[in-house]
Amino acid sequence: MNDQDFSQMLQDKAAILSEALPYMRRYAGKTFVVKYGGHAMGDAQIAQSFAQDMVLLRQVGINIVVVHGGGPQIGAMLDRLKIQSRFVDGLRVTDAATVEVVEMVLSGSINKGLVAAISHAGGMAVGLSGKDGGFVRARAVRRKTRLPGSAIEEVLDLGFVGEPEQVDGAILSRFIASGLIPVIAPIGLGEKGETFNINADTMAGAVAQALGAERFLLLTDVQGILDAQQQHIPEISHDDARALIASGTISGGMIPKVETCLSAVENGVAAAVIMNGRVPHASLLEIFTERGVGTLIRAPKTNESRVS
Ligand SMILES: Nc1ncnc2c1ncn2[C@@H]1O[C@H](COP(=O)(O)OP(=O)(O)O)[C@@H](O)[C@H]1O
Ligand SMILES: CC(=O)N[C@@H](CCC(=O)OP(=O)(O)O)C(=O)O
Repeated sequence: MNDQDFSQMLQDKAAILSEALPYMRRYAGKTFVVKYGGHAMGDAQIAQSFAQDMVLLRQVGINIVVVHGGGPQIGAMLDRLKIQSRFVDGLRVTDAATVEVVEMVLSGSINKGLVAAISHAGGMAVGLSGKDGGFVRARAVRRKTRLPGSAIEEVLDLGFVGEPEQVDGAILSRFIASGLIPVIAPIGLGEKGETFNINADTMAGAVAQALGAERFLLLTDVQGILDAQQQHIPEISHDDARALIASGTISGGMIPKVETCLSAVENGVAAAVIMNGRVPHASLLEIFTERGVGTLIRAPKTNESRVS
């Protein structure tokens, strides 16, 4: 590198630093829960940029907790093993054979892969599922459905699909205090020692609530919430989000995501952001720039904005 290139590089770095510095100061010591969805994982380069972002955020003093998904990866493994699976309301109906595969993929390959990526990027991560230290106690999800043309309600058996009943944030706080980044697989422990498969958005929302997180970031494969004209919405009110669900503009997997965000910000989380995790360094762009990149959902009655 010649002197001119070196000087340009220093100027570029100084410019980035001066833009990011107010946010670093603002968020130092605060807790961010980052949900890393299976669709956001993309290729090895994106996974590496995600890990680098988590390490950098930790290094500037932000407490990072990662909760990952892995829906597409579970689907691929079930296909290889010729086990059929289906979804009800975005939840994978999970029998005994399926829950074995779910745990293997989530707690085994994805969890350890992320821990290794963070370690490779220079950070220290510890991989956990809700079973470790029994920190996520779960119960079976019950869903009711009305038979067509009838008033009779039927309870659907989703098998080992769980929802968090109790999350012990103190265990996570101990890891955070030791400088570690907890990386959590969405598996819960039942009362009788059963393994429960928990939707990763739901798990991440429960963890964000238990920690009273400053930010809850949900990394997926779209820019954020899109309106009826497929335009990106930078920030949305609770009423508008509910109206878009009612009108069907928000559909499929985006419904539980938005509902999880609304519930999190109504229960102690300062703000949630749905964003595209496939953009390199998406988390840094969201946190350290004035515009941000995703769709922001704030807690009711706060004046907080992305701008410090
Ligand atoms: N209004 C909307 N805005 C953005 N995405 C939407 C909307 N409605 C439905 N979606 C769908 O939701 C998907 C994200 O949910 P999902 O596939 O469950 O994500 P993940 O696997 O990351 O949890 C998007 O890829 C998109 O197809
Ligand atoms: C009950 C249920 O549906 N669990 C999910 C858990 C993984 C997940 O939620 O992963 P994403 O965030 O990548 O979608 C599943 O089995 O696919």
